[in-house]
Amino acid sequence: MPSLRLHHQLLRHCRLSFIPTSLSSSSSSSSSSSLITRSRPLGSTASAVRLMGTMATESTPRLLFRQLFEKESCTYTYLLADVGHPEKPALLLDPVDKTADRDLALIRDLGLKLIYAMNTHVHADHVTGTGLIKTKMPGVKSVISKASQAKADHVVEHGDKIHFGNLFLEVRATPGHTLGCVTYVTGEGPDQPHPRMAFTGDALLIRGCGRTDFQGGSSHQLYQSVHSQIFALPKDTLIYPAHDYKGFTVSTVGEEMILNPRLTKDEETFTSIMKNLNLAYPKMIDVAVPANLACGFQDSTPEARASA
Ligand SMILES: N[C@@H](CCC(=O)N[C@@H](CSS)C(=O)NCC(=O)O)C(=O)O
Repeated sequence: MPSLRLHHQLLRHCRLSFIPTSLSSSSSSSSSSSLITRSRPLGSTASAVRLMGTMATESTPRLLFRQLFEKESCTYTYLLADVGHPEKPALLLDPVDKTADRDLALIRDLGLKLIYAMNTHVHADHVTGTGLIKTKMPGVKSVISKASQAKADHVVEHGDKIHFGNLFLEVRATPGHTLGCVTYVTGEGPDQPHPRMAFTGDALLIRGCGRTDFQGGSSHQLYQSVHSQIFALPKDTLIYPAHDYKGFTVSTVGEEMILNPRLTKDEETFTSIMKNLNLAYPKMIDVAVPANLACGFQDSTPEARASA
Protein backbone atom coordinates (compact mmCIF):
# COMPACT_ATOMS: atom_id res chain seq x y z
CA MET A 1 0.00 0.00 0.00
CA PRO A 2 1.79 3.19 -1.15
CA SER A 3 0.59 5.43 1.71
CA LEU A 4 1.84 2.95 4.32
CA ARG A 5 5.23 2.76 2.63
CA LEU A 6 5.49 6.56 2.71
CA HIS A 7 4.59 6.54 6.38
CA HIS A 8 7.29 3.99 7.18
CA GLN A 9 9.84 5.97 5.19
CA LEU A 10 9.05 9.11 7.18
CA LEU A 11 9.09 7.33 10.52
CA ARG A 12 12.42 5.72 9.72
CA HIS A 13 13.90 9.07 8.76
CA CYS A 14 12.55 10.94 11.77
CA ARG A 15 13.95 8.40 14.23
CA LEU A 16 17.49 8.90 12.94
CA SER A 17 19.43 11.76 14.35
CA PHE A 18 22.65 10.52 12.80
CA ILE A 19 22.19 9.48 9.20
CA PRO A 20 25.06 7.30 8.01
CA THR A 21 25.76 7.61 4.33
CA SER A 22 27.59 5.10 2.17
CA LEU A 23 30.62 3.49 3.77
CA SER A 24 32.60 3.67 0.57
CA SER A 25 34.62 6.85 0.16
CA SER A 26 34.52 8.70 -3.12
CA SER A 27 37.84 9.17 -4.86
CA SER A 28 36.89 12.73 -5.77
CA SER A 29 35.69 13.78 -2.33
CA SER A 30 37.08 17.06 -1.02
CA SER A 31 39.33 17.00 2.00
CA SER A 32 38.62 20.59 3.05
CA SER A 33 35.87 21.20 5.60
CA SER A 34 34.12 24.01 3.70
CA LEU A 35 33.94 25.18 0.14
CA ILE A 36 31.50 26.72 -2.30
CA THR A 37 31.95 25.53 -5.85
CA ARG A 38 30.44 26.74 -9.08
CA SER A 39 30.29 24.49 -12.11
CA ARG A 40 29.70 27.27 -14.65
CA PRO A 41 32.55 29.56 -15.81
CA LEU A 42 32.66 32.74 -13.76
CA GLY A 43 34.65 35.03 -16.02
CA SER A 44 37.67 36.26 -14.11
CA THR A 45 36.50 34.81 -10.80
CA ALA A 46 37.96 31.53 -9.64
CA SER A 47 35.63 28.59 -10.21
CA ALA A 48 36.14 27.25 -6.71
CA VAL A 49 36.56 29.42 -3.65
CA ARG A 50 38.38 27.84 -0.75
CA LEU A 51 36.95 29.40 2.38
CA MET A 52 39.02 27.64 5.01
CA GLY A 53 42.37 26.18 4.19
CA THR A 54 42.27 23.47 6.84
CA MET A 55 43.29 20.12 5.49
CA ALA A 56 41.75 17.11 7.14
CA THR A 57 42.18 13.43 6.57
CA GLU A 58 39.48 11.95 4.36
CA SER A 59 36.69 10.44 6.39
CA THR A 60 33.30 8.89 5.92
CA PRO A 61 30.56 11.54 5.74
CA ARG A 62 27.76 11.09 8.21
CA LEU A 63 24.93 13.54 8.45
CA LEU A 64 23.76 14.89 11.78
CA PHE A 65 20.39 16.51 11.21
CA ARG A 66 18.14 18.52 13.54
CA GLN A 67 14.87 20.31 12.82
CA LEU A 68 14.40 23.26 15.19
CA PHE A 69 11.29 25.39 15.63
CA GLU A 70 10.65 29.07 16.42
CA LYS A 71 7.08 29.30 17.62
CA GLU A 72 6.20 32.99 17.07
CA SER A 73 6.80 32.90 13.32
CA CYS A 74 6.36 29.11 13.02
CA THR A 75 9.78 28.96 11.38
CA TYR A 76 11.90 25.84 11.00
CA THR A 77 15.66 26.19 11.32
CA TYR A 78 17.73 23.22 10.20
CA LEU A 79 21.10 22.13 11.53
CA LEU A 80 23.21 19.88 9.32
CA ALA A 81 26.73 18.65 10.06
CA ASP A 82 29.20 16.11 8.75
CA VAL A 83 30.07 14.33 11.99
CA GLY A 84 32.20 11.82 10.09
CA HIS A 85 34.68 14.61 9.40
CA PRO A 86 37.28 15.38 12.09
CA GLU A 87 36.19 19.05 12.30
CA LYS A 88 32.45 18.25 12.39
CA PRO A 89 31.63 21.19 10.08
CA ALA A 90 28.03 22.37 10.37
CA LEU A 91 25.59 24.77 8.78
CA LEU A 92 22.36 26.38 9.91
CA LEU A 93 19.54 27.01 7.46
CA ASP A 94 17.10 29.86 8.11
CA PRO A 95 18.07 30.71 11.70
CA VAL A 96 15.84 33.19 13.59
CA ASP A 97 17.24 36.00 15.77
CA LYS A 98 15.04 35.01 18.72
CA THR A 99 16.37 31.45 18.82
CA ALA A 100 19.99 32.12 17.83
CA ASP A 101 21.26 31.49 21.38
CA ARG A 102 19.42 28.17 21.57
CA ASP A 103 20.88 27.08 18.24
CA LEU A 104 24.43 28.13 19.16
CA ALA A 105 24.20 26.32 22.51
CA LEU A 106 23.14 23.14 20.71
CA ILE A 107 26.03 23.49 18.26
CA ARG A 108 28.50 23.89 21.14
CA ASP A 109 26.97 21.00 23.11
CA LEU A 110 27.32 18.71 20.10
CA GLY A 111 30.92 19.78 19.52
CA LEU A 112 30.20 21.04 16.00
CA LYS A 113 32.03 23.75 14.11
CA LEU A 114 29.51 26.13 12.54
CA ILE A 115 30.83 27.37 9.23
CA TYR A 116 27.73 28.73 7.44
CA ALA A 117 24.55 30.53 8.54
CA MET A 118 22.36 30.46 5.45
CA ASN A 119 19.01 31.77 4.28
CA THR A 120 16.68 30.45 1.63
CA HIS A 121 15.43 34.02 0.99
CA VAL A 122 14.83 37.46 2.50
CA HIS A 123 12.17 36.64 5.08
CA ALA A 124 9.27 39.05 5.64
CA ASP A 125 7.88 37.68 8.90
CA HIS A 126 10.93 37.45 11.18
CA VAL A 127 14.47 38.72 11.48
CA THR A 128 17.09 36.20 10.44
CA GLY A 129 19.56 35.03 13.09
CA THR A 130 22.45 35.28 10.64
CA GLY A 131 23.75 38.70 11.76
CA LEU A 132 23.53 37.85 15.46
CA ILE A 133 25.22 34.49 14.94
CA LYS A 134 28.10 36.16 13.12
CA THR A 135 28.69 38.51 16.04
CA LYS A 136 28.46 35.69 18.61
CA MET A 137 30.53 33.15 16.70
CA PRO A 138 33.17 34.97 14.63
CA GLY A 139 34.30 33.07 11.59
CA VAL A 140 30.81 31.95 10.60
CA LYS A 141 30.00 33.04 7.05
CA SER A 142 26.54 34.11 5.91
CA VAL A 143 25.09 32.76 2.67
CA ILE A 144 22.10 33.86 0.57
CA SER A 145 21.26 33.95 -3.13
CA LYS A 146 22.61 36.63 -5.42
CA ALA A 147 19.09 37.18 -6.78
CA SER A 148 17.88 38.17 -3.30
CA GLN A 149 20.06 41.31 -3.50
CA ALA A 150 20.77 40.92 0.21
CA LYS A 151 24.10 41.37 1.92
CA ALA A 152 26.02 38.21 2.86
CA ASP A 153 29.56 36.88 2.92
CA HIS A 154 28.76 34.50 0.06
CA VAL A 155 26.09 34.97 -2.58
CA VAL A 156 25.18 31.77 -4.36
CA GLU A 157 23.53 31.00 -7.67
CA HIS A 158 21.63 28.12 -9.22
CA GLY A 159 23.94 25.14 -9.62
CA ASP A 160 26.43 26.13 -6.92
CA LYS A 161 27.48 23.52 -4.38
CA ILE A 162 27.98 24.32 -0.72
CA HIS A 163 30.36 21.82 0.84
CA PHE A 164 30.57 21.05 4.54
CA GLY A 165 33.09 18.31 5.20
CA ASN A 166 32.41 15.56 2.68
CA LEU A 167 28.75 16.45 2.31
CA PHE A 168 27.27 19.15 0.14
CA LEU A 169 24.10 21.05 -0.68
CA GLU A 170 23.11 21.93 -4.22
CA VAL A 171 21.54 25.35 -4.88
CA ARG A 172 18.35 25.38 -6.97
CA ALA A 173 16.73 28.71 -7.91
CA THR A 174 13.04 28.53 -6.95
CA PRO A 175 11.71 32.10 -7.33
CA GLY A 176 8.02 32.94 -7.01
CA HIS A 177 7.45 33.57 -3.30
CA THR A 178 10.25 36.13 -3.61
CA LEU A 179 12.54 36.83 -6.53
CA GLY A 180 15.59 35.45 -4.73
CA CYS A 181 14.19 32.22 -3.22
CA VAL A 182 16.39 29.16 -3.47
CA THR A 183 15.96 25.54 -2.42
CA TYR A 184 18.99 23.77 -0.96
CA VAL A 185 19.09 20.05 -1.81
CA THR A 186 21.46 17.48 -0.31
CA GLY A 187 23.93 16.17 -2.86
CA GLU A 188 23.53 13.26 -5.20
CA GLY A 189 26.10 10.51 -4.91
CA PRO A 190 27.11 7.39 -3.03
CA ASP A 191 28.53 9.37 -0.10
CA GLN A 192 25.55 11.69 0.26
CA PRO A 193 22.39 11.15 2.36
CA HIS A 194 19.70 8.93 0.93
CA PRO A 195 16.91 9.77 0.48
CA ARG A 196 17.82 13.29 -0.60
CA MET A 197 16.53 16.20 1.45
CA ALA A 198 15.15 19.46 -0.03
CA PHE A 199 15.06 22.59 2.13
CA THR A 200 12.43 24.47 0.23
CA GLY A 201 12.15 27.71 2.22
CA ASP A 202 8.74 29.24 1.45
CA ALA A 203 8.58 27.96 -2.14
CA LEU A 204 6.94 24.68 -1.20
CA LEU A 205 5.24 24.24 2.18
CA ILE A 206 3.66 20.97 3.32
CA ARG A 207 0.25 20.92 1.60
CA GLY A 208 0.77 24.57 0.67
CA CYS A 209 3.24 27.08 -0.73
CA GLY A 210 4.52 30.56 -0.09
CA ARG A 211 2.32 33.53 -0.90
CA THR A 212 3.18 35.49 -4.03
CA ASP A 213 1.79 38.96 -3.31
CA PHE A 214 4.96 40.90 -2.36
CA GLN A 215 8.79 41.02 -2.65
CA GLY A 216 8.75 40.33 -6.37
CA GLY A 217 6.43 37.36 -5.93
CA SER A 218 4.86 35.72 -8.97
CA SER A 219 2.41 32.82 -9.07
CA HIS A 220 3.56 31.90 -12.58
CA GLN A 221 7.20 31.74 -11.45
CA LEU A 222 6.39 29.80 -8.30
CA TYR A 223 4.39 27.21 -10.22
CA GLN A 224 7.24 26.75 -12.71
CA SER A 225 9.86 26.65 -9.94
CA VAL A 226 8.13 23.97 -7.92
CA HIS A 227 7.35 21.80 -10.93
CA SER A 228 10.75 22.11 -12.63
CA GLN A 229 13.09 22.19 -9.61
CA ILE A 230 11.35 20.37 -6.75
CA PHE A 231 8.87 17.96 -8.30
CA ALA A 232 11.66 16.87 -10.67
CA LEU A 233 13.61 15.41 -7.73
CA PRO A 234 13.23 11.70 -6.85
CA LYS A 235 9.83 11.02 -5.30
CA ASP A 236 11.36 9.88 -2.00
CA THR A 237 13.14 13.22 -1.54
CA LEU A 238 12.20 14.61 1.86
CA ILE A 239 10.66 18.08 1.92
CA TYR A 240 11.68 20.34 4.77
CA PRO A 241 10.00 23.77 4.52
CA ALA A 242 10.86 27.02 6.33
CA HIS A 243 7.43 27.24 7.96
CA ASP A 244 4.56 25.13 9.06
CA TYR A 245 1.35 26.50 10.54
CA LYS A 246 -0.47 23.19 11.04
CA GLY A 247 2.00 21.01 12.92
CA PHE A 248 3.52 19.13 9.99
CA THR A 249 7.26 18.49 10.09
CA VAL A 250 8.23 16.71 6.88
CA SER A 251 6.78 15.54 3.58
CA THR A 252 8.13 14.01 0.38
CA VAL A 253 8.15 15.06 -3.25
CA GLY A 254 5.88 12.11 -4.08
CA GLU A 255 3.41 13.03 -1.36
CA GLU A 256 3.19 16.72 -2.38
CA MET A 257 2.84 15.79 -6.07
CA ILE A 258 -0.35 13.95 -5.14
CA LEU A 259 -1.69 15.79 -2.12
CA ASN A 260 -0.65 19.45 -2.33
CA PRO A 261 -3.99 21.27 -2.72
CA ARG A 262 -2.46 24.13 -4.71
CA LEU A 263 0.36 22.68 -6.79
CA THR A 264 -1.51 19.62 -8.05
CA LYS A 265 -3.80 22.00 -9.97
CA ASP A 266 -3.14 23.39 -13.46
CA GLU A 267 -1.33 26.74 -13.55
CA GLU A 268 -4.45 28.79 -14.22
CA THR A 269 -6.29 27.33 -11.22
CA PHE A 270 -3.15 27.73 -9.10
CA THR A 271 -2.91 31.43 -10.04
CA SER A 272 -6.54 31.96 -9.15
CA ILE A 273 -6.06 30.22 -5.75
CA MET A 274 -3.06 32.43 -5.01
CA LYS A 275 -4.93 35.59 -6.04
CA ASN A 276 -7.69 34.79 -3.58
CA LEU A 277 -5.67 33.83 -0.49
CA ASN A 278 -6.51 37.16 1.18
CA LEU A 279 -3.77 36.83 3.77
CA ALA A 280 -2.94 39.76 6.04
CA TYR A 281 0.57 41.15 5.57
CA PRO A 282 3.08 39.64 8.01
CA LYS A 283 3.12 41.74 11.18
CA MET A 284 6.89 42.25 11.05
CA ILE A 285 7.30 42.94 7.35
CA ASP A 286 8.41 46.58 7.73
CA VAL A 287 11.14 45.65 10.20
CA ALA A 288 12.09 42.24 8.86
CA VAL A 289 12.70 42.99 5.17
CA PRO A 290 15.17 45.89 5.65
CA ALA A 291 16.92 44.02 8.45
CA ASN A 292 17.18 40.83 6.42
CA LEU A 293 18.55 42.67 3.39
CA ALA A 294 21.40 43.64 5.74
CA CYS A 295 22.13 40.13 7.02
CA GLY A 296 19.70 40.44 9.92
CA PHE A 297 20.96 43.69 11.41
CA GLN A 298 17.98 45.75 12.45
CA ASP A 299 20.05 48.89 12.25
CA SER A 300 20.34 49.01 8.48
CA THR A 301 22.50 52.13 8.28
CA PRO A 302 25.50 51.83 5.94
CA GLU A 303 27.79 51.56 9.01
CA ALA A 304 25.84 48.58 10.40
CA ARG A 305 25.78 46.95 6.98
CA ALA A 306 29.51 47.46 6.56
CA SER A 307 30.24 45.74 9.84
CA ALA A 308 27.85 42.87 9.16
N1 LIG B 1 0.68 35.61 10.04
C1 LIG B 1 2.07 35.62 9.81
C2 LIG B 1 2.42 35.53 8.34
C3 LIG B 1 1.85 34.32 7.65
C4 LIG B 1 2.33 34.33 6.21
O1 LIG B 1 1.96 35.19 5.43
N2 LIG B 1 3.19 33.36 5.88
C5 LIG B 1 3.87 33.37 4.62
C6 LIG B 1 5.29 32.90 4.80
S1 LIG B 1 6.16 34.02 5.82
S2 LIG B 1 6.31 35.61 4.63
C7 LIG B 1 3.21 32.55 3.55
O2 LIG B 1 3.70 32.51 2.45
N3 LIG B 1 2.10 31.89 3.85
C8 LIG B 1 1.41 31.09 2.88
C9 LIG B 1 0.15 30.54 3.44
O3 LIG B 1 -0.59 29.96 2.64
O4 LIG B 1 -0.11 30.68 4.63
C10 LIG B 1 2.73 36.88 10.34
O5 LIG B 1 2.04 37.86 10.62
O6 LIG B 1 3.96 36.87 10.43
